[in-house]
Amino acid sequence: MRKADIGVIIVAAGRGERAGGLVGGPKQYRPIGGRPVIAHTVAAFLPSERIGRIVVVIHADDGALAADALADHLDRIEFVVGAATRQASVRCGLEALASDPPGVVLIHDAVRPFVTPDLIEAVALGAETDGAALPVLPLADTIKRGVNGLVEGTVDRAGLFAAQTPQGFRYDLIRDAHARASVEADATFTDDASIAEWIGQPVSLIPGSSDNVKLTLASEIAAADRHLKETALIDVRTGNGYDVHQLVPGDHVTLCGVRIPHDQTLLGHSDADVGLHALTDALLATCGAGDIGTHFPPSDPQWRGASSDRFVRHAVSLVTAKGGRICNVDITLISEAPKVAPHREAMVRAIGDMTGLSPDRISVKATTNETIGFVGRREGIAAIATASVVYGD
Ligand SMILES: Nc1ccn([C@@H]2O[C@H](COP(=O)(O)OP(=O)(O)OP(=O)(O)O)[C@@H](O)[C@H]2O)c(=O)n1
Ligand SMILES: C[C@](O)(CO)[C@H](O)COP(=O)(O)O
Repeated sequence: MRKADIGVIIVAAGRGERAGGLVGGPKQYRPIGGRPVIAHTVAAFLPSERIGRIVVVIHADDGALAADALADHLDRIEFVVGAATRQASVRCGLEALASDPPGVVLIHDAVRPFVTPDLIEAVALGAETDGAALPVLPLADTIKRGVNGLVEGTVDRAGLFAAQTPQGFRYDLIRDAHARASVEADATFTDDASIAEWIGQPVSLIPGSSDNVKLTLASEIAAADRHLKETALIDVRTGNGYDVHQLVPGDHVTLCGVRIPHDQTLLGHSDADVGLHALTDALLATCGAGDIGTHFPPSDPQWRGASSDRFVRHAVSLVTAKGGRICNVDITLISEAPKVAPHREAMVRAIGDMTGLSPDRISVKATTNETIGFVGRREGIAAIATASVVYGD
């Protein structure tokens, strides 16, 4: 099979009547573990290099919801409007792929967010080899047939399986089967393997996964949300920053928010506080918010002589707005003179004021450069900073 010769159709045009319909929004867009159901589903298909086009079939009313839920992946997916039944929605997806047909197509429910790359790979391989492949789980419960609230009989469960998605097919085969079924079949099919069976195509059974549940009821969506929250990794992020400024003759330097009398001064557009500049970059780095120059361009006259605590306060507000809680910050000043130790406590207090952190979460350290290099020659002062931030609820 050619690279990227697998197409994917994710059907998401249903109204989720059994999950309470549109109250709370269509179920495929409701959040589980902080992200819409469909965002989890689509993400599972992205890592495979063999997957080319991904068509997401949506309801005509859901354009804005879908674009918002999948905003991070708009360059990888195509939206197509679906139809009144799952079968008809799948057909819309199949027709969308016809302009550049893949060798194999995987058809998946948007509301099966726990599908794994391994299962996707196994189904693709099965479809490639056998023409049609279906992931299944053997039934574990005793199966009863019932009528009017009474058991009518017990069904022998040997050889019975529950069908999952993704279901994989050679593209031409399933496109033709769907086209025929749409005009010739009396019944509506609830999955695509049934349509392949209907045209007489053998469908091979692939071991499914008990995690790959379909979120049908509101209680199942709530359980999925609880499961993801219970098993979520803590989202701890680390950022680092580095800055250096030149020393010229003068009467003070400002380091970590503290003015220190000295026979030199740091040259810069703002107050040239290398410690706070490095700290600003470290904080911004924890949420991919660029660097200090992105927010306070040196070309902008309004920052001339600015007190650098403004930069730190701005970075703190961006981190907080993105749901971040700063755990600790650590700054190392690399300076031959002035000595930092006598001012360390004042620096910690100043940074505590800017960040809201208690002193035990703020570290300010200093080292000389052993008289070598530009720091050792007292031509400049450098600073390195690290920040740790926890993101999430
Ligand atoms: N006309 C339809 C109906 C269903 N689907 C999709 O097919 C999958 C099948 O799951 P199901 O639980 O049956 O979804 P709904 O049809 O939305 O649910 P319900 O039957 O409870 O209304 C879902 O991703 C659903 O969005 C679709 O694309 N188009
Ligand atoms: C396609 C499917 O998910 C396989 O189990 C299932 O058939 C869809 O079921 P529904 O009848 O649309 O709920």
